[in-house]
Amino acid sequence: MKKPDLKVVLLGDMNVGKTSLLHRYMERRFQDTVSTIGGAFYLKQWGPYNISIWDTAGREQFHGLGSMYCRTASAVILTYDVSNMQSLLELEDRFLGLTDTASDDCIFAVVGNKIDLTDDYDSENELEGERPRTSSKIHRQVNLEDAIAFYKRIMKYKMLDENVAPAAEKMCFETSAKTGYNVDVLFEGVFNMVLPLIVKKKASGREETVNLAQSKSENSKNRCC
Ligand SMILES: Nc1nc2c(ncn2[C@@H]2O[C@H](COP(=O)(O)OP(=O)(O)OP(=O)(O)O)[C@@H](O)[C@H]2O)c(=O)[nH]1
Ligand SMILES: [Mg+2]
Repeated sequence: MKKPDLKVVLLGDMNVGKTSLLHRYMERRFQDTVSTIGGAFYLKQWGPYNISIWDTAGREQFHGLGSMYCRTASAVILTYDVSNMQSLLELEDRFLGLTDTASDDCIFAVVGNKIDLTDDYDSENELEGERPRTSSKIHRQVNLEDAIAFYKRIMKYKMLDENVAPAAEKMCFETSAKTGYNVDVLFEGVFNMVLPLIVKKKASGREETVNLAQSKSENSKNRCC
């Protein structure tokens, strides 16, 4: 198996739908899940590149593993449930700190899942995505504005210049793993944003191999004379 060129990590509280989002995107279906233990990854071929997408466990008992999964990550998808304000608050309280081990140029997406459950889903989005077949609707607890405000606090926490970092409006998504709404838009939007990072890494990687070759010949030059 070819070594992944980049790593994308899904973080978020238990039950927000991280595994379901990955199933929907990678296997094109919404299926029963069990609570994730530790972490698991999928490999996604994206153009000539390989991207590993890591699904992590939201349960408290696996919390410590999060920073390990985030190590060298180029993108972190911070996921909450739009019907559960606490799941957004957890992202800031419990998960954001785990991303300290990610790459310096890591990008962040904030994703509100389970939009199909909310009573405003149909009206706003009926022309896009598949319409849900849920009968009982609940009132959303988290608005997109709350996610945008949280994204801006991430930029502050990372000491990134808001004018340089990707705009909050571009990096906050509302999805439904159940209907598939916005799931491809999310993952492919993130892949396209990390692509330049792959090119940059490879270019710098190429310099290293050239340097190594040069230094070797220099060494042998040094050794022989
Ligand atoms: N209605 C609805 N239910 C969803 C959606 N996404 C996930 N679920 C349900 O929410 C529950 C939890 O989904 P998971 O994907 O296992 O959640 P998770 O974030 O991976 O949870 P952990 O692995 O414990 O961290 C399951 O019953 C899913 O079927 C969605 O978009 N809409
Ligand atoms: Mg899971």
